[in-house]
Amino acid sequence: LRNNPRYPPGPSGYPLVGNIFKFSPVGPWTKLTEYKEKLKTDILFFHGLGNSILVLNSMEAITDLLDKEGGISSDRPVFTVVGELMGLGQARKLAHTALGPNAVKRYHTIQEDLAVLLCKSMLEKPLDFFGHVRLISSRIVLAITYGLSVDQADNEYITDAEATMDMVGRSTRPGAFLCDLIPVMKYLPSWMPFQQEAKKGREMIESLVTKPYNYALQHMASGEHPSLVQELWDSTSERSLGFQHDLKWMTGSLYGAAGDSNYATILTFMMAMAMYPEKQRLAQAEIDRVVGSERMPSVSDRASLPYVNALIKETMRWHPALPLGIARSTSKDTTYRGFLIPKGTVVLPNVWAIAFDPAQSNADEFVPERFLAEDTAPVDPGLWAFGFGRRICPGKHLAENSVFIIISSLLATLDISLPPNGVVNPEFDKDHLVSYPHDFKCTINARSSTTENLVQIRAQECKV
Ligand code: HEM
Repeated sequence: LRNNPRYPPGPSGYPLVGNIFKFSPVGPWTKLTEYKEKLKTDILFFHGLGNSILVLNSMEAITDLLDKEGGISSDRPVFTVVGELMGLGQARKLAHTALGPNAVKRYHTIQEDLAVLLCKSMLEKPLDFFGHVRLISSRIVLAITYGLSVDQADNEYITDAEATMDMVGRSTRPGAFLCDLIPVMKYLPSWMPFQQEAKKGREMIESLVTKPYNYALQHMASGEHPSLVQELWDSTSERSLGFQHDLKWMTGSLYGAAGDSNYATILTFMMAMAMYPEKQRLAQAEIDRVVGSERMPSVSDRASLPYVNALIKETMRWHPALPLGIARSTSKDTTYRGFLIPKGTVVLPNVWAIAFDPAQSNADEFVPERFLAEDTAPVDPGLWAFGFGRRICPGKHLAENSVFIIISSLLATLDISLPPNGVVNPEFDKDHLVSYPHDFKCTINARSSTTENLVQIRAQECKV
């Protein structure tokens, strides 16, 4: 097969350079979804100059290659800049155990407290809602991972992380790795700044993972700031340099990976609420019925709020935070449906194609009810938004609880509506790995004086 390869289908290319340049580096997910219809195939192959990319455009192809064939498709491409941050290395198992479905129960209170503080900030400074969402997304993971309590969006832990993750997001977006992949490009003069950026990027990442880790180590003795770092440190007496290195980078990866997708999901929810007030009212009515107005929602209400859950699924479907997941690469040659997939192929699960399956009517509209329809419900984003197989997101359970408690607390206490000019344009970033809403405005008010009082009183009880 190698001598006479039959590659999976893809757009037509040119002699020598193949079709790799047909892979658009900016916001490629919609184009890749169009190819699915145009070429009538759910697997697309791009190749040229010794490199190859395989795009998986259906749940079936994704499950076959990233789950069942996980033994050969669970590497990540080597990102020149990001290196170790995109993987958990030896410590992956540790991360999955530490953040498993039962283990995350002990974080409910932190998540509930931080959701209340978010509502309070929204009421006090509604115009700064982007900053508030940014702050809570970082706060949850900093508190849990490092026992670090920060209360300002301009705290250095948050601003450093933002600058670093902006760089990481650009360096790992689909297409950015073309310059990693096509070695000759690195020698072209236009790539020179990239080389300098790579060095600076590595320094930023080193500092991102080291600073909060050292904080956690320094505060362990006092016992006042329990953290994941401390728990894993205490779990063994064999603390070799290798163990310490893995622990530092594993927790750093959690810190790096956690904030952006949460940020994107909550902002997408707020945008949808401003645009679809009637859906907001239905979710609020359910919360009023089930939770009442005497208390804030808690994580344990999750199973009793079917409409709110459908609304969260629709948020994740309407605009997936990671439209192309996080790239994988194959560790050896393999065949799929009779086609050769060469070793080192970058594999991209295009979950956008699942979210926008043509079988769904009005896929551009925000309709939570589609997830309540028994026969025609789309595939649950819980099955595709967090990745697949052995590289599935270790933060999934924590993240699902965070997203639930933030969204239900906001719904319970605030009305989100259109800005004074009456317009929200649903526009999203296409230039990073995580795709979040572009700057937009909305109006935020307390639902009533009762909900306002509830937030103020409950905020005084917060221990974070
Ligand atoms: C709404 C929130 C989130 C979404 C949508 C999300 C989604 C994803 C996806 C799609 C992947 C790639 C999985 C694959 O290759 O199959 C991933 C990986 C990862 N996520 Fe998340 N994630 C979220 C929140 C979090 C949180 C809260 C944490 C940490 C506490 C986290 C930590 C990680 C790490 C460390 C990886 C890399 C795993 C590996 O390479 O083995 N994520 N996430």
